[in-house]
Amino acid sequence: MTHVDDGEHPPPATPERFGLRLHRALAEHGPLCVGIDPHRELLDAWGLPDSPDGLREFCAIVLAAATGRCAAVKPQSAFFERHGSAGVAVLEELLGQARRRGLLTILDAKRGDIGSTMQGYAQAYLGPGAPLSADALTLSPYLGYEALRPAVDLARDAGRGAFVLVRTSNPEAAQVQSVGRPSVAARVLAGVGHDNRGQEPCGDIGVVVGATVDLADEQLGLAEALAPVLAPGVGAQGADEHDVARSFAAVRGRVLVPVSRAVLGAGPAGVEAEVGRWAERLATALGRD
Ligand SMILES: O=C(O)c1cc(=O)[nH]c(=O)n1[C@@H]1O[C@H](COP(=O)(O)O)[C@@H](O)[C@H]1O
Repeated sequence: MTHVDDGEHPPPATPERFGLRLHRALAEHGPLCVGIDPHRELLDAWGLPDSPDGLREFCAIVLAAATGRCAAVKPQSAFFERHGSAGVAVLEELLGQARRRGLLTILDAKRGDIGSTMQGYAQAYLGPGAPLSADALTLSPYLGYEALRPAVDLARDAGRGAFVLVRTSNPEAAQVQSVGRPSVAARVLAGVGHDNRGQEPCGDIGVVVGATVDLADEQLGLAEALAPVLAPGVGAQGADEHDVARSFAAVRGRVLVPVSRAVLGAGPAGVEAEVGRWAERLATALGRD
């Protein structure tokens, strides 16, 4: 639709790129991203009911602990979907509240499909004004990187981003992702790098590369792809801040480290201090810019 400049209604401002917003948040707060994964045992350990009300209370405490102490939060959609539409409503509230508190939101739903269905997921999670819209969405490229095109394009038009699975933190990942020369992971990374061309210092399309992965074997050109890197696996999955510093030295300033169980395990009384401790540990290990 062509915009008619009538002097009263200015044209809609072009949204600032996600990569730039993320880069600024990382410079200000360091690499910690608090993972919001309210699984049943955790709610129980927090003394909360395994219900939408329990979720809501959990999210309120975690958001208060994260605000001003980290760059982003990453809610895991599965733990909200478990509770049906009432749980999804809590996720919707959480995304809005996090945004209003100045936290970037990365919705972890690992979507990936074809054509009009991928377009539907993109509109649901990245569309401006969509109830479940986040700043970025995790995407699974196993129907082909190009199948993600509707999400990549909508994210960029809307000032949002995506994190595409490249080499995940789980032990089974190598069965698929490390196969071939160049590997599947390297081919996905090449697609991301192509989409980030010219987007110095940080592209809008990120990659997921586990902090548990021995990158010496993987031959991934992370620095050239300009991709922000979501590096899970710290804490409960065995990696620590020194692994992150060693593996991602070449992309310092673009690394976001989601920590979920290791932070949330501190319980409602300890979570705020634990967020602060992990923020400090990671910022110190990776060095401040
Ligand atoms: O996309 C992710 O965040 C993700 C990718 C990956 O390679 N490994 C991984 O554990 N995750 C997510 O990170 C969360 C687990 O974080 P921890 O509790 O810190 O281990 C879950 O929500 C996982 O889905």
